[in-house]
Amino acid sequence: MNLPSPHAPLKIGTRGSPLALAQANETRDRLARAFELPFEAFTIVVIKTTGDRIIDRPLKEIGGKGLFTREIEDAMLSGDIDIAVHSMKDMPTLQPDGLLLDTYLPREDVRDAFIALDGGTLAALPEGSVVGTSSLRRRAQLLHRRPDLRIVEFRGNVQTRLLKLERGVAQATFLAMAGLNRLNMTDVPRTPVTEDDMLPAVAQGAIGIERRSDDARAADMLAAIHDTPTGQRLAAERAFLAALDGSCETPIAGLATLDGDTLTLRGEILRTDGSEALSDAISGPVADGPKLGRALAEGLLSRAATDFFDWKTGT
Ligand SMILES: NCc1[nH]cc(CCC(=O)O)c1CC(=O)O
Repeated sequence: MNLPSPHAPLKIGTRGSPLALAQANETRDRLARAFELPFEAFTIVVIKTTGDRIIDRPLKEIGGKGLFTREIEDAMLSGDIDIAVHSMKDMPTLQPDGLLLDTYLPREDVRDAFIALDGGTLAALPEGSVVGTSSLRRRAQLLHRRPDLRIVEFRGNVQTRLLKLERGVAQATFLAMAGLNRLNMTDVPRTPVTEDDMLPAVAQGAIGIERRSDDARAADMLAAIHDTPTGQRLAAERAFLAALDGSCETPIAGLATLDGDTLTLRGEILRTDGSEALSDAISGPVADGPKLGRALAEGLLSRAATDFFDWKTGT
C-alpha cells in the first residue's frame, strides 16, 4: 500500500457536540493505527454549524438536512479542513461539487433506544404518557402504534434530555443506541427497540467521512479505514432515501442487512401524524443495492395517496 507520510497534519473537521467529538476521535485513532502515525499527525478542528447555533427552535422550522453540514463543507472547500466526520443519518443524499462522501467506519448498533427513568419499556408506558422527541420519524412511528401518547418537542444532548425527564417534562424519550454506545453511556436507563418495532432512520449508526475529490492524500488515507459492508448497506439505504426525496420533513425509515452476497432492504414511510404507515422489503444481489433502493421507494410511492406527504402537525 502507498503509505502517505503527511508533512502537514491532516485537519479533521467536526461539530463540537460530545458525540461528534467522539466520532472524530474514533476516526483519528483508526487512521493513526492504520498508518502507525502519532496523534500529532492530526488536528481536530471544531466547527459551529447553523444547527448548533440555533437551539431554541424546532429543527423543522429552521431548515432541512444541510443545517449541520454546510459550514463544515465550506471549510473543506476552502482548505481550512481536509476531511470531515459526519453522522450519516444527518447527511443529505447529495454532496456539493468538489466533495466526496464515500468512506464509512464499521456501523454501530442501528437500533433506537427507549429511555425512561424507571427503566421501563415502550409496551409498559401508561396510556396518555408524554414522550419527548424532535424526530419526525420517531414521532410518526410512535403515534402509529400508540395514538394515545402525546409527543412534545425535545432537543439537546443526552444530559439535557435526562434532565427534562427528571423534571417531568416527559415520561420517556428515544435516542440512537449508537450515540449512547459511542459516548460510553451505559448507565443511562435504556431499552433497545427492535428493528421490527421501530425501523431506524436511513444510515443510523453509521459514521461517514467526507473529503475533497481532488485530495489524493486524503483518498489514500481514508481507503485504509473504509468498511465495505457498511458502504454497501448505505448505498442501498441512501438510494432509497434519495428516491423518496427524503428530508427532515418526511418520516422515512430504512435498513439494509447483508447475508452473504444478498442484500435485504426494509423501508417504511409514514404520514407525519402517524395515521398511516406503508412498509415493504426487497432482496437482491449486494451489487444492485442502489437499484434495490430505488425500486423499494417506487413501490411505496405507488401505494401512497397523493396527500400522503402533506405536512400535518396533528395535535
Ligand atoms: N439527528 C441527531 C443524531 N444524529 C446521529 C445520532 C445518533 C448516532 C447515529 O445514529 O449514528 C443522533 C442522535 C439520536 O438520534 O439519538
